[in-house]
Amino acid sequence: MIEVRDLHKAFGKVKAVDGVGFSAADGQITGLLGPNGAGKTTSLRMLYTLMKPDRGQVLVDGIDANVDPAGVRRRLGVLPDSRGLYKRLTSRENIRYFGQLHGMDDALIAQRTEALSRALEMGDIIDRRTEGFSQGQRVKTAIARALVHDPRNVILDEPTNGLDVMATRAMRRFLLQLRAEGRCVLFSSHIMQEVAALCDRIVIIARGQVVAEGTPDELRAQTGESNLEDAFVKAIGTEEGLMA
Ligand SMILES: Nc1ncnc2c1ncn2[C@@H]1O[C@H](COP(=O)(O)OP(=O)(O)OP(=O)(O)O)[C@@H](O)[C@H]1O
Repeated sequence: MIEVRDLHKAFGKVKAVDGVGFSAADGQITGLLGPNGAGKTTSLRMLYTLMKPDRGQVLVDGIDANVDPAGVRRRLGVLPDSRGLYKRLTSRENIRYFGQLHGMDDALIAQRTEALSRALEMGDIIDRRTEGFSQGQRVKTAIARALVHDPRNVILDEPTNGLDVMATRAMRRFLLQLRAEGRCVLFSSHIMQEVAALCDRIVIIARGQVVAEGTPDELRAQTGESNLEDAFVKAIGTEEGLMA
């Protein structure tokens, strides 16, 4: 369970995040949808404790990120916007290294790696050095690495960025599996079809603020639009930056 209250972050004169608040429940996929520059990445960075908010509160499973950031990090698996891998290491070694950072023992790491490799269909890449990996192969490795410690809450920043249709479909299946396991899944996207296809709840963010929030049906009702795409455009006030 992730709760964000009244988050603020400015870079000089740019108010990147200007009072964002929302919650993401367990066993649901929550989508943070907004055009380029809306403040999605900045909100997520504060959420996973990479960046300190100017103001506001982040709670993960009731733990306050200001009070116990390490406790929050333990409960989160994060696919950040930059997927930097150690390119001299194989995929498996990248995953193992993260497991070791979390203090896991070798047997548990091996067991989790096996399960994630199967779920993400990584059999052909798991023992290859990541140098030269395709975008899809890099994302799979970065996700497996992020989930090695079996976190209840999973945050993914634009997880399908740069993926082809098949890889995108595989990613969707994987996110649905995380939901079926009862996890709290929160991801950001500027592609409304992506969010519409997957999310139980959608938080629409524009100019650093939440402009609408709810299930797809609630958003249609709030905006008076029967088509979800029109509802998004109406909530945001412009089509700019929202297309793939
Ligand atoms: N480190 C930074 N320094 C200065 N400005 C920043 C920084 N990070 C973000 N910004 C600015 O804050 C605003 C929000 O950016 P952010 O990356 O959070 O948007 P986003 O919704 O994730 O967009 P995108 O879909 O393009 O990734 C933008 O105007 C951006 O230029």
